[in-house]
Order: sequence, then C-alpha cells, then structure tokens
Amino acid sequence: MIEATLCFLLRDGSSDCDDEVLLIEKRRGLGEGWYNGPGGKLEDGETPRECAVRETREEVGLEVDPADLEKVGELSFVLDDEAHTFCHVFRARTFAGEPRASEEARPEWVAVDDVPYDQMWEDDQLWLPGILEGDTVIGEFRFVGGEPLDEADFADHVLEWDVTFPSNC
Ligand SMILES: Nc1nc2c([nH]c(=O)n2[C@H]2C[C@H](O)[C@@H](COP(=O)(O)OP(=O)(O)OP(=O)(O)O)O2)c(=O)[nH]1
Repeated sequence: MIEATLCFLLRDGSSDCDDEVLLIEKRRGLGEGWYNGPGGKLEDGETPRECAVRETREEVGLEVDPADLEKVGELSFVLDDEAHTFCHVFRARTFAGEPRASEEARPEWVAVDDVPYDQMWEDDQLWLPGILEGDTVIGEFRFVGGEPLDEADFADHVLEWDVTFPSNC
C-alpha cells in the first residue's frame, strides 16, 4: 500500500471575508491535470510530517516548519477491495517564501469558496470543504475498475468528522 501526504496552506484572503488555499495544478503523475494540495508519496525512512514539508518545498518552493503543520485528516483509498493509498492530510497557516511553479506543479491561491471541485478528485468535495473550514476527518473512499486509481470509478465512502489526532503524528 502507498503511504502519501497532502498539505493545505491557508492565508487571509485579499478581501476581508474568505481565506485562500494554495492549490496546485498537477503537471504529472497520479491526478495529472487536476487541482490538489501539494503532497506525494513518503520516501524511505520519512515520517508523514517530513514528507509533507519536503513535497511542499519541492512542488511549490515554500518552507513549512514541521511543528506548524496540523494533522487534520487520514484518508484511505481502496481500489477493487484492496487498500491502495493511505494519505495523511495536514493544514498550516504559517510558512515562508512565495509559491513558484515546478515541473510537478503550478501553484495558485484560490478563495476557499471557489475551490474548483469539478477539476479535482471526485471524493474531494466530500472532505476538503470541512478541512478548509477547520474540521478534522477520517475517511474511506472505495473505487472500482482497476489501475490507475485516477481512472477508476468512485463507488462509495464513509466519513468520521471531528477526530483528534496525536500532536506528534
Ligand atoms: N485530493 C486527493 N488526493 C489524492 C487522492 N488520491 C490520491 O492518491 N491522492 C494524492 C495522494 C498523493 O499526494 C498524490 C499522489 O502521489 P504522487 O503520485 O503525486 O506522488 P509523488 O509526488 O511522490 O510522485 P512522484 O514524484 O513519484 O511522481 O495524490 C484523492 O482522492 N484526492
């Protein structure tokens, strides 16, 4: 099973209402062409938190202190009844630098009310709004139809909200 991360960075919006979230348009790999948060697969010996910091640096050039990442979600993606990917989701409001594009990603600040869910993984509309509003979640999402995961059909899901994660995970 693949272990992966997602990292959603938030900032105050330019008007006085909405927060903005940093999304990437993914330029290669799983979910290519769709919007997502920075993130990717864990490397050997890496903790999820370290992975989220590294992927955010590599994909959009921003520095995040691991201690500023709040663990806010655990998502299990199941493909044809087999565990496919376990994804740790983090959120942060503190980071350094200006986002820049990379070979993997084109970054874009988006108002949280304007997140383009029609250009994202189909399951995201079920859990990402809650994450962007400050909630926490454990979710399981079942896909059918074979590899790759991003071409399989989304079948069903289970969500549990307001979960407490240990601060060191
Ligand atoms: N938002 C969202 N993200 C998902 C879903 N399923 C899924 O695997 N992801 C994420 C987890 C990972 O962050 C990412 C897939 O990892 P990746 O293939 O981009 O990993 P990577 O950047 O290490 O890849 P690479 O450098 O080896 O090409 O997609 C989903 O349903 N929704």
